Amino acid sequence: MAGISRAIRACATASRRSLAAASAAALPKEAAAAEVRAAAAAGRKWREREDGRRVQWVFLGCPGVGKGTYASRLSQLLDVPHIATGDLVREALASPGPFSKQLAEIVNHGKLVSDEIIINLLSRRLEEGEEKGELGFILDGFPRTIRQAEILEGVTDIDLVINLKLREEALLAKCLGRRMCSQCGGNFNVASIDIEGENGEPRMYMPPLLPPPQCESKLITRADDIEEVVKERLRVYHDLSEPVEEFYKTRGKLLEFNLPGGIPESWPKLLQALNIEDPDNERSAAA
Ligand SMILES: Nc1ncnc2c1ncn2[C@@H]1O[C@H](COP(=O)(O)OP(=O)(O)O)[C@@H](O)[C@H]1O
Repeated sequence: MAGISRAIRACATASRRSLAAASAAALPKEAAAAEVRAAAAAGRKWREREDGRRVQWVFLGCPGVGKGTYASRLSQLLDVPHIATGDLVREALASPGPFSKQLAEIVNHGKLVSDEIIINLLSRRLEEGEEKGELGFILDGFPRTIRQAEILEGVTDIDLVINLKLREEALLAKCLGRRMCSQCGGNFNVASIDIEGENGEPRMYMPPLLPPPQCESKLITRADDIEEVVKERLRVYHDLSEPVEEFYKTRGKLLEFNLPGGIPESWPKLLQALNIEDPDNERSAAA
């Protein structure tokens, strides 16, 4: 993994030549999908690669779909860091100064920050990881534009891109129900989602993920999780980030996963789709 951070930075500032070269490596769509299926069917052991490097995965999906939750669980299981660019942005927002004011203006209106800013934040995070000896990663929230995807593709090998999908009706409620404990940093969700089955789709029930009593009085809501801003983020996702799904589909890296419900129902099915055995499946599904 050494050098990815520097390469990303260099690539972002350099001309777009290497980006075009990366796009030329696209596979035909059908071969691509078959390849992802074959990798999963072969029961590939994600933890063990001959070169010692660990997984380099990406999570895609609309705001509220649960990328953070599942990426974080998988990162623990696969022993790689979960790197969420949204968290990097929020850390930058929390530090005083004109830069954070400029960021807040963008983020709190549901817009994307510039590719340059996000690449700077991500390169810095990857550099720190390289110094600590990190051997892989699960990215969450990056890439979010075709340009970001081209830059990433030009500098390293992404093994797999998991595209989480959830019924549109549930997304807004999930974002509005999101809470974080200001003390321990735990993530919770107070929304109870119960969508009637219709048009051949089954009923969908997602129970709330409530905080333990010691966190109850310390819950905070993200400034960008208000209805107007969430709707704008969903719109921006459809416009700028959905094309990234297609980008990876044509390269044979996209695994689509429709979340069937809440964590207890979805987590074991996701592991199954990825051919990963959870040594402690029952306990972690209920947590
Ligand atoms: N890759 C990225 N490119 C541009 N902006 C980003 C990126 N990742 C995060 N951000 C900014 O941080 C905000 C929060 O990101 P995130 O926590 O991933 O939110 P979401 O719940 O919408 O997926 C985004 O709305 C955007 O302003």
